Amino acid sequence: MGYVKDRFKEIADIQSQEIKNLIAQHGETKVGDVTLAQVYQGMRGITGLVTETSLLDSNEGIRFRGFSIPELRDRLPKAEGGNEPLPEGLFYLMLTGQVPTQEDVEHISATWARRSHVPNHVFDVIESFPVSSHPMTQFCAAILALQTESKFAKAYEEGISKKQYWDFVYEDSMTLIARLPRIAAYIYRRKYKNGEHIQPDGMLDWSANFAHMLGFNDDGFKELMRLYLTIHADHEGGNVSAHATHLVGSALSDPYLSFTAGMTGLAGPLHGLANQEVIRWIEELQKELGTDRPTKEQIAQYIKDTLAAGKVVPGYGHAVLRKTDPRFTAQMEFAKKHCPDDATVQTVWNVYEVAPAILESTGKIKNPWPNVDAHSGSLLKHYGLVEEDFYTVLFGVSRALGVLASLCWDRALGFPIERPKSITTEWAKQFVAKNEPVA
Ligand SMILES: CC(=O)SCCNC(=O)CCNC(=O)[C@H](O)C(C)(C)COP(=O)(O)OP(=O)(O)OC[C@H]1O[C@@H](n2cnc3c(N)ncnc32)[C@H](O)[C@@H]1OP(=O)(O)O
Ligand SMILES: O=C([O-])CC(=O)C(=O)O
Repeated sequence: MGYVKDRFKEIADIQSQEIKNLIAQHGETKVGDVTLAQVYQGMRGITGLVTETSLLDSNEGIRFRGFSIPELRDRLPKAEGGNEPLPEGLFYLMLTGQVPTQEDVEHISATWARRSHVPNHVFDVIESFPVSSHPMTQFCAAILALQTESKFAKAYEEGISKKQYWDFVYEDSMTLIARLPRIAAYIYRRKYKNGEHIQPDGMLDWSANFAHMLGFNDDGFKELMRLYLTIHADHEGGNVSAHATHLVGSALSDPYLSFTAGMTGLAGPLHGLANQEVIRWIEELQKELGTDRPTKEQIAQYIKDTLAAGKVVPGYGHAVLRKTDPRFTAQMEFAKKHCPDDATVQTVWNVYEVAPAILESTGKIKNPWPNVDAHSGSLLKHYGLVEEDFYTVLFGVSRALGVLASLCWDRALGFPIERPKSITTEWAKQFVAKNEPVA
């Protein structure tokens, strides 16, 4: 895996010097003010992190190293005969900031295939769970079990220089990414396919091999996997899974420990688990009305009922985005090409037509538009991956690419332990009393 790693280090060294200069010359420059409301309300809008791999614009959506999703679909290398980008290429782009060649991508595919062997004790840990346990619980436990393989943890214990951290974190990240599809597929086949496991095929690209191990050999599904694993990979640094991985990594917990933290966050229904919730919500709607093609009027009523019951409409809203998520649009385009008549896909599109106006009319939801999770389940279901409890595991396999590329950057740039200041409400009351003039 020499040359990608060497290229990354060269680029990171240049960036590291630039950051040192930036801090030396402009370290006192203010990037924002913090209000008490922000402190209490999820730190929304506070700039407090550096994440090199991607940047989110609230109206335009995500850009990976400056490239939008349509640009990535155009410019990243494809599999032979395929039209969707290979996630290997996105990983290369996030890591180096450079658009990879076909050869770069093949090199990464081959490296991940070579490192994909999962030690038996990880399967034993999965097997120790009741089959009924949620796939995300099994996934998190399996990643933690894999921590026995951490080269970073071992090297740290033996005593390495700070300057070497990035090297071991890089190696652990590559190995972990290589093994995740096998672990995820094992959980899937164990839970839903009577434990009839499928061995990896080292000749396939990362996504196609994952599809193969899950038991889906349709070319359309492989294409969907390439798109899915690309668009879910990263969403700048403040989202729960990226931030948790970065935070835990800042204590020099190794990539396995750090990524487990990210995945336990992704398993929350306001974050990654929302893709499961969307399909459940649609299926309940279809069941309640006794049709798989509810009308827009029926959907509108169902949305109002959901809100009246004090629940969220899954797949809608976002902490940062204020327009339709381009990841939703990319999946919509894929569906228009591959499965425009699918009943669940059409229901997703009908929800998109009626939901924003209803959500907007509440006057409190800041973003009435769909996010990535509003569409993904309907596509998976179309190809026969109907077990919605599993969807967040797919999301997690993809998210590894972004958060682990970022973790390599964190260590290459020598970022310190993260430790913001917290306050008590008593402190806030006294601060306000001292600082605000009495009217
Ligand atoms: C990959 C991802 O993580 S994308 C997000 C996936 N999550 C979902 O789709 C779940 C549904 N959506 C939500 O719960 C929210 O929109 C979130 C969690 C994504 C963002 O939360 P916030 O930034 O706090 O949203 P916002 O500032 O608009 O919230 C204001 C109010 O609107 C509510 N609201 C926001 N979105 C929705 C929604 N889809 N349905 C109903 N109510 C909503 C909030 O719960 C909050 O209500 P409250 O004042 O009674 O507590
Ligand atoms: O950005 C966020 O907060 C949530 C999100 O869409 C993601 O992590 O993909």
